[in-house]
Amino acid sequence: MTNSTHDEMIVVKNVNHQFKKQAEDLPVLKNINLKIAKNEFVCVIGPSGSGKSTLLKILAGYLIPSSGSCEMHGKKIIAPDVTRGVVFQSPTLYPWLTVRRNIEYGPRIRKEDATVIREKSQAYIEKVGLADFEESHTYELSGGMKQRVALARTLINEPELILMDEPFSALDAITRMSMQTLIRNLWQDSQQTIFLITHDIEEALKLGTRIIVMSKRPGQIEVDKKIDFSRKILSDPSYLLEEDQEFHEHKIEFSKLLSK
Ligand SMILES: Nc1ncnc2c1ncn2[C@@H]1O[C@H](COP(=O)(O)OP(=O)(O)OP(=O)(O)O)[C@@H](O)[C@H]1O
Repeated sequence: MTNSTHDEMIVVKNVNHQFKKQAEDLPVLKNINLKIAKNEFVCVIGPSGSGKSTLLKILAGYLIPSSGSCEMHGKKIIAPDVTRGVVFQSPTLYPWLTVRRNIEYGPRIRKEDATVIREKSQAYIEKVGLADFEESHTYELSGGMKQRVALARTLINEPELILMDEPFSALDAITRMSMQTLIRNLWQDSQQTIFLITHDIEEALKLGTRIIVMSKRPGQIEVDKKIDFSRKILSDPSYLLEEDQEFHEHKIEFSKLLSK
């Protein structure tokens, strides 16, 4: 039986999670209830140790919650699969493979048609701005370019949900801004659904259609708010968020919550 409707891609119900720590239970997530619809861009912020990555790993299928359930299109998530792509802070690329081969890795493993793989990899290489670097090895690339490869490697699998764990936090400010623009455009162009963890309130405000704030461990959902600054930026690339009163009010509100 399924309780989810067509627009509820993800349904997390009464999820609790604890890890074992020296024979004791360490409660990490408490009573998480969450629904994510197609094309939402959910940004998650919260104190360190509030269980954000644990929640992402449960959504990815890397971890099974201690209690409660997590479903995608009404089907329990019990293992990772290609419908959910994960991008981590430090991309784990294969240094012995070229950019193109790194990106083609998933479809090649699945033995998809070679011509289709080549067409898709070329399209994603261009989308993430890596044209002319496809035959480079990943050790020759900057941090931002490596993260572009990681993103293309995820996108080529055409996941329905992209899970990103602080994907830009190791990048310098300028590279980070260009990666934010890239992900915002990809989200809009491909009607993607994204769940992104960040420590940066501004990043969450600039990208998300919704912000979730986790409380201190054991993490609970403290605030779940819809926002729309990303759409404002998309409809007017010269839009200056810094001059938007509402943006500042949200920034203060979330800063206060995180410094509690
Ligand atoms: N595999 C594990 N075994 C034991 N404890 C773990 C494990 N993974 C995470 N923890 C603990 O669970 C808590 C939550 O970790 P998690 O990484 O989910 O938090 P987070 O909110 O993502 O933190 P940060 O913002 O610092 O990345 C932390 O106290 C962490 O030490």
